[in-house]
Amino acid sequence: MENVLKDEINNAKTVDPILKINGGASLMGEVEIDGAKNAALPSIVAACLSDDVVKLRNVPTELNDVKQLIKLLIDMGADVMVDENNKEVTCSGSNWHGGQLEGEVAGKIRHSLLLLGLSIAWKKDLELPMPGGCDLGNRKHDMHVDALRSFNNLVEENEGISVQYQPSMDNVTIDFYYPTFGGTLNALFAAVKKEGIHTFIHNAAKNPEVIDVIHLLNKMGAEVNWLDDETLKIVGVNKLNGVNHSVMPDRIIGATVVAATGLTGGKVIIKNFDEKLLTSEIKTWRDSGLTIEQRTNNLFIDGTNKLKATDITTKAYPGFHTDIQPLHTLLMTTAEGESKIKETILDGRFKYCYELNKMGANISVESSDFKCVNGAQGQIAKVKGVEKLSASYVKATDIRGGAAVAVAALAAEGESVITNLYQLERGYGNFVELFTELGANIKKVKE
Ligand SMILES: CC(=O)N[C@H]1[C@@H](OP(=O)(O)OP(=O)(O)OC[C@H]2O[C@@H](n3ccc(=O)[nH]c3=O)[C@H](O)[C@@H]2O)O[C@H](CO)[C@@H](O)[C@@H]1O
Ligand SMILES: C=C(OP(=O)(O)O)C(=O)O
Repeated sequence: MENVLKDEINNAKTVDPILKINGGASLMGEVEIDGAKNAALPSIVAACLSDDVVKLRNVPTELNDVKQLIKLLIDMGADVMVDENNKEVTCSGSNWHGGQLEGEVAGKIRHSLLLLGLSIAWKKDLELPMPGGCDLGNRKHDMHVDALRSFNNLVEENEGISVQYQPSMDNVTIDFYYPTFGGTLNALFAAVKKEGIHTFIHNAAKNPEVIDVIHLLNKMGAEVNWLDDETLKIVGVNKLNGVNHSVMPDRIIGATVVAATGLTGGKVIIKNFDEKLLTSEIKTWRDSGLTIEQRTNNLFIDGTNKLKATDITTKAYPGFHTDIQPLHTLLMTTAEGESKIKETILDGRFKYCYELNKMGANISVESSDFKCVNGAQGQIAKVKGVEKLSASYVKATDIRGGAAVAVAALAAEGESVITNLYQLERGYGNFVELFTELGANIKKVKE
C-alpha cells in the first residue's frame, strides 16, 4: 500500500472507527438476518399511534437511526422502552403532546418526517426541522406536504416543516405522482385514526416494508385495505389497540449477503428468508448466472459460477430496488462483459462508484437523457467487468454505497480499510459479526 494511504489510515484511526478487512476468502456457512431498519422505524412510529402498549420484536435496536427516532418520540411525549438484549421495543403514544422537535437529532434521519402524520393523528401540532438521511441527491417531501394538507391541516415549509391540526369531516383522496415510500406512510398515519373518515391513497407504495406496517396497523385495529393493486382505502377508527408484532427481516441485508457470496465465489445459506422479498433482484442475479434456491424456509446461494454482465433499471417496488443497486453494480465489476445500471429514483446514488474504482473496478458514470423521480438529470453507470478487485483505502459514502465497498473488500485480496463507518452502520448494526460468521477476516478498529 502506498505511503500516502498509510498516513491517511493513521490519521483516520485517531478520529473515527474504521473497518479493516483482509479479503479474498470465499464466504461459507449459514446466517440469519436481523429485522429491517426500513420496516422497524415506521413500525415504531405506527406503534405510537396506540393508546395501549404495542410490543415490537426483532427490532434492530443497535442502529443509530432507531435510537435517534426513539429519542424524538420520547421528547414529544410518547412512552417508548427499549430492551436491547431481546431486541424489543414497547410503545404507547397516549401522552403525545407534539411541539418542536430537536434539530440536531431530527436532521440526522429521514424518518423524522413520519412524526408529522403521527402528530396529526393525535390532533397535535408539530414543528420539524429539515429531515436528514443518506445524501443521495434531492430527497424531496412535496408529496408528504400535499398529503397532509389533503386532511385540511395547515402545513408550512420554511427552514423545516410545521403542521397544525385542523378538524375536518370530509373524506380524503390522495393521488401520488410516484409511489413514495415515506409519503404513503405519512398519509396512512394521518388517516387511520380519523374516525369515520374514508381516505383513498392512489399510487401507494407497496414495498414489503409498507405491507409489514399495514399488517401491524390492522392488527392494532386499523381498517386499511387494498381496493386494487395501487389504491389503499382507509376507514378511520377512534382508537388503536396494544398488540405484539415481529418486524420482517431486512431484505437489503439479505441482498448484501447474496452479493457477497456471489462476489467471493462462496456458498451460503440465509436462514428463514423468503426469496419473495427479493423477487426482482433474484431474477436478475439468476440471469447473471448466480445459483439461488429456496430450500423450505432457507435461501441457498452458490456463487461459484463466473457471472455475466446484466443491465438493470431501478424502479419502485416490485422493480429493482434502488437501495440494492450499489450491490448489483458491485457484482457486475467482476462479471464478464459490460453492464448498464440506470438509476431512476435518486440522482446522487453513484458516489460509491468512485470508491470501487479505487479498488480496480472499471465504472464510468454518465449523464443521460432521462430525469429521476426527484426531477434531477438521470445517470447511467457503465461497468466493464475486470478480472479481480484489489484492496484499498475507501470511504462509506452512504449506507448502501458503504455496504458495496465493504463487500468489495471481502473479495479483494489484501487489507482494505473502510472509513466513514457511521454511514454503513446506519443500516448494518452487525456487519462485522454477520460476515465473521461466514468466515470473513474483518475487524472494527476503534482507537
Ligand atoms: C427509510 C427508508 O425506507 N428509506 C427508503 C425510502 O426513502 P424515501 O421515503 O425518502 O423514498 P421515497 O419513495 O419517498 O422517494 C423516492 C423518490 O421520490 C422523490 N420524492 C419523494 C417524496 C416526495 O414528496 N417527493 C419526491 O419527489 C424522492 O426525492 C426520491 O427521488 O425509499 C427510498 C427509495 O426507495 C430508499 O432509498 C430509502 O432507503
Ligand atoms: C437510504 C436509506 O435510508 P434513509 O432513507 O434512512 O436515508 C437506506 O436505508 O438505504
